[in-house]
Amino acid sequence: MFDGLKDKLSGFTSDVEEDVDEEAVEEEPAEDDPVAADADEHVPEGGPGEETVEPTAEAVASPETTADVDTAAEEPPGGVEPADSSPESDAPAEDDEPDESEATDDGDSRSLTEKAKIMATGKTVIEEEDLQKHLDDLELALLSSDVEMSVANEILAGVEENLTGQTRRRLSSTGNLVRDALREALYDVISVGQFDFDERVQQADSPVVIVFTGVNGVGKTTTIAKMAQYFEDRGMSTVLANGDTYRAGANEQLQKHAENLGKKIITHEQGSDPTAVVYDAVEYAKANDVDVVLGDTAGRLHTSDDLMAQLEKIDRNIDPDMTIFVDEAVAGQDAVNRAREFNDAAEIDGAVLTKADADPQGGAAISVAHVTGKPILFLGTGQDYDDLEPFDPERIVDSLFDE
Ligand SMILES: Nc1nc2c(ncn2[C@@H]2O[C@H](COP(=O)(O)OP(=O)(O)OP(=O)(O)O)[C@@H](O)[C@H]2O)c(=O)[nH]1
Repeated sequence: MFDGLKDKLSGFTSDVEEDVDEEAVEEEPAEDDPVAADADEHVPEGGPGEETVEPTAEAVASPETTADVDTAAEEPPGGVEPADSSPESDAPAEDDEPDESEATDDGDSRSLTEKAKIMATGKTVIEEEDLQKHLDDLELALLSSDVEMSVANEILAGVEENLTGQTRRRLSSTGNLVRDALREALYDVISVGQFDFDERVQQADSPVVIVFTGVNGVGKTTTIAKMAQYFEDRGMSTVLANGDTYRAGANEQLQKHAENLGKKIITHEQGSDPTAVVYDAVEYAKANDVDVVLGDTAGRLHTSDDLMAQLEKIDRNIDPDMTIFVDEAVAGQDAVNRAREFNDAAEIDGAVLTKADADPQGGAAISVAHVTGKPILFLGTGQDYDDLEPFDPERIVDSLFDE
């Protein structure tokens, strides 16, 4: 999932790392610099340990922890001045001595002396001009992965803000610094509007009514069936309602899933009022103690006015607890545009992206929340009923940086 994007992000971090580290080597101190000499002496056989400052889940999730990490970057422990403000302070403190047990395994081919000098000088600062060409490459990479333009710009601004003028943390590799900055920028755009779906369902009065909207052909019907399975797994009963009375064959399609799952389905004949179908399903749920009503609606109608009229009527008469937009991750930019259109026409509460398992790009997964202001709640990850994963921004960002 999203392997193409993952490769591009990894290309960005290694390109920046390579450039900045090269500069650090070029800026190495003069031969007789006592600091560098000192650093050379401290290099053990196993190489300098690079204490990586991998962001924990909390660090990515929480601005406070992130701030701590940044502060740590500027004020090394022990009250030592920032690395570039005083040459003396660059010398590794006694307890900063590289430790063989922490030997890096980053596959870096530079000599140990070079690495030590980079660490000892602590000079490397990622300046805006150094970054710019890499940011241009990153922008291209994001756009070619179908990340929406405004979202790509937001990510670039985040990375730039997080990196520009950063002093190299003496014991952290540039790669980690860049990865952290990118992770944080990505997390910020994809976590927009997140709420706890299960909690919202628990807090709603029974029966909980969830209406699904989105164009035909994207896996909306399958997603409704997967949601029935999701609730079943959590001990909650469901009734399905086919409010897509517009499309021939829609009843049969949902009926088949209902049979497979042993669920009750409410249908009316083609052309009838979708609100009436969902209303009947709610009545059925009340009479039979069913926990959740899952209502399909017609996909794209003739105009967005029709769409809005349909959903407004359901809203007025039934007041669903959630309206969820469904589209396919593989549609990339088209899915992002449709999410925006549907949200403009009739406000959604969140989105499900299907076929994420078949999407190497990840552009829709990264863009939809930021563009609509509503969270992605689930990803469809296959054709089986249990191929539905709650969307966890932290996990998604982590997976984009898995080695
Ligand atoms: N690989 C994969 N296939 C999926 C996923 N979700 C749905 N599909 C497949 O996509 C095809 C279309 O799904 P349906 O739910 O029938 O979609 P549809 O007929 O377009 O239905 P509507 O969207 O309701 O109009 C089916 O073969 C599904 O099995 C998913 O998350 N991953």
